[in-house]
Amino acid sequence: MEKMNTKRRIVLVPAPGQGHVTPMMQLGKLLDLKGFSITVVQGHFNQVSSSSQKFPGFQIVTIPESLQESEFERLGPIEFLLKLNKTSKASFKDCIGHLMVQHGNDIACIIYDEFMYFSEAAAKEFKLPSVVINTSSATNQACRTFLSKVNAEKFLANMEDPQAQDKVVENLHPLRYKELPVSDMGPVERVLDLCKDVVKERRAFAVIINTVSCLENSSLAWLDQELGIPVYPLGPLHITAPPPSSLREEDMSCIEWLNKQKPRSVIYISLGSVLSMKTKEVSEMALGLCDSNQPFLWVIRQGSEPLPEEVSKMVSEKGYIVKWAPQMEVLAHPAVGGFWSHCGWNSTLESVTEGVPMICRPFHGEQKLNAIYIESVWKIGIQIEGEVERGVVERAVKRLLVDEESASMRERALVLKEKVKASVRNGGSSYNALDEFVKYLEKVELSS
Ligand SMILES: O=c1ccn([C@@H]2O[C@H](COP(=O)(O)OP(=O)(O)O[C@H]3O[C@H](CO)[C@@H](O)[C@H](O)[C@H]3O)[C@@H](O)[C@H]2O)c(=O)[nH]1
Repeated sequence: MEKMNTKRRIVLVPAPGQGHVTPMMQLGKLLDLKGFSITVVQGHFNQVSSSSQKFPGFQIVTIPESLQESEFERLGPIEFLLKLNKTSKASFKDCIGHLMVQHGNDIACIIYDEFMYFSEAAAKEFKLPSVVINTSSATNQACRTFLSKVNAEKFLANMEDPQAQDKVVENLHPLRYKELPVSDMGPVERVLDLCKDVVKERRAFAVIINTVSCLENSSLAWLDQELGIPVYPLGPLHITAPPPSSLREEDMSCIEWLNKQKPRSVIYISLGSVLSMKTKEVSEMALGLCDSNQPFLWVIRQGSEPLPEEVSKMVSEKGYIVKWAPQMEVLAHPAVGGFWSHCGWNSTLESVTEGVPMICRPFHGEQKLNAIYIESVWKIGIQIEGEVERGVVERAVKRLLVDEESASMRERALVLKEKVKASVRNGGSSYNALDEFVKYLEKVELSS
């Protein structure tokens, strides 16, 4: 690696949750390979230290948490984030102060998850460049930027008007107003407050997005124009660097079970690291899955509501249940033919990268955006809307794995897979974006 005279340490600030920690650590690995030293700042309930073996050489420091983990349950995600950002500024400034002393001021930049915008106060105080990473899609970032500018009163009034709701959002085709990611996470006013805070507090020099230009070309072009700072689509980060240790223990026995199944016959079901379903919906799903006669591998996380006994018995006869799966290995397994997903962005990228078509059952606004892209833009999946009921589940599984249309969906998924894999190879769009980002860091650092 060439020796440079510029500052080479980068401080990373991930947000809590596997879906946020994973891409941040992978970005760290990429920058490590480019010759930077990495410091990760974690909170107590955002422990990444279990990953230290996979990321040798990373310095991991813990700041005192200004909020207890139990507050997340009590406040809900939106209020939690708004409060966390108000209460974490001082401890993070202290932390950066110590790091500056420890590393002889050798810090090139702070890269923070867009929800950890308290980081800006320290960046400003110590005159350090900052860069934001968005771990969800470019389309979601575009929506948030759009929402940060709307008049809350007018927007709320429009939400009552079906005609206004059906209109396509200017320059964000195919999204309609009713699909903007504002619902389900908390009162709309507070979601808008968070969007405004995220954008208002931001003084970053650049934005990194865990996406690929072939997946979201138009949203990326929109962001380029709107943000007025460089936007770097570096994804999918999970194929450019190894995953950090899972925050939960992976049950590897499911791979042995998959080894015994026919090629492309299994439907894999996972709702990510945060969501839980109600018992009624899970029971209907279980019945529909059993009726479909396709084998299934189902992640039911610890702490989920228990299934009624007779359903549980049937499920364990026809499928395989784990508390946490090695998801990337599962999706790459030849026996897996489809993925029933909540459409978290990481799961979406992981499925696209393996060419696995999806059944989309999104919960939150941002997941709904991903579902729209999967179903209507890339056309590699189907969405289940409304009540989950056993007949609907059975039909969806058959459409995805058995019916005629499954072949064309799979074909499109395989074409997309190749494009995405090419993007991280020498000369591909994400490969080039990373090179540009590194050059940019060196330039910004020299001029700051
Ligand atoms: O049994 C499992 C289940 C999940 N995973 C991994 O956990 C991650 C889950 O990430 P994601 O699919 O993005 O879901 P969430 O954990 O729900 O992620 C949150 O963060 C994402 C990125 O910002 C958002 O897109 C989501 O809506 C939000 O809920 C993925 O890397 C999976 O591979 C496993 O390894 N094993």
